[in-house]
Amino acid sequence: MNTPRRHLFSPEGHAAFDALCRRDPLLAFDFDGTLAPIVARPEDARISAALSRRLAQLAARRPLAIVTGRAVDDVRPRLGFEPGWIVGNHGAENTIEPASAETLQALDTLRQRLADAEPALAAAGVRIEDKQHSFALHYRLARDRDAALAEIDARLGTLDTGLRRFGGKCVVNVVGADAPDKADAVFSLVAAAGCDSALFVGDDLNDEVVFERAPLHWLTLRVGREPTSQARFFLDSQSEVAQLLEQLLAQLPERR
Ligand SMILES: O=P(O)(O)OC[C@H]1O[C@H](O[C@H]2O[C@H](CO)[C@@H](O)[C@H](O)[C@H]2O)[C@H](O)[C@@H](O)[C@@H]1O
Repeated sequence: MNTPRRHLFSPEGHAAFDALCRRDPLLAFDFDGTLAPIVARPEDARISAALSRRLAQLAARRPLAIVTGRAVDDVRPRLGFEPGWIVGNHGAENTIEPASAETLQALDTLRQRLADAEPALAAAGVRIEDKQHSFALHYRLARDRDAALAEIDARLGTLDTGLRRFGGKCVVNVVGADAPDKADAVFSLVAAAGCDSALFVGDDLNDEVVFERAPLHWLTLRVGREPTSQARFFLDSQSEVAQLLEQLLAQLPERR
């Protein structure tokens, strides 16, 4: 059987959760698919009022960060509360490490190429999201997703060495090759917040770098049962994320 066994709400999961709560953790969350359900159009993604309220309560008591593939200015108004930190563009949009001149140049060159290719991509049902520090080429709404992906491959061709691509949920992402990723972001935030560990919750390929690099005393959770995930435990839905937040509020002491 290929189904992951490690659900957070299991005896092993409860033990790991209790151990985290005895430490001084940063609380870090991905946005799409973790706090907000996946929807057909990125601009329609929202988090529930209940989830937002719980996050606001937690953010008032603990260091809390949103670490997302979206641009910071895009995600902020969707949250309904102000977290301590927002890191955008898969880690690339942060206040610690500005993008290199080489990356900005490579992104500009690709921007021009994508503008030229836009009619062909649109005809294949691909939508270009330019997030300044990265591009997302969405094909969720394509009639034929395989054909859309083939069109993306053809149009991206061989990428400039200053860029790298990776997949996601019906999307191809392109970021600067030397840009920090989400794992770099969470490590930096743990240090900036003076924490000794982290809880990180995510649901997608761009979150796997955090799961892979997390030290054993961190708690990493993947929303959705992806058998190949390196997250320590799984949650099944946004309502289980809400349950997790309730438990954090009940168990985490106020920070001294
Ligand atoms: O790191 P995240 O916060 O999970 O952001 C990842 C990407 O999320 C968005 O795209 C995804 O969610 C959309 C809304 O549910 C969905 O329509 C799309 O198919 C998904 O790929 C966002 O648009 C991207 O910019 C983020 O990189």
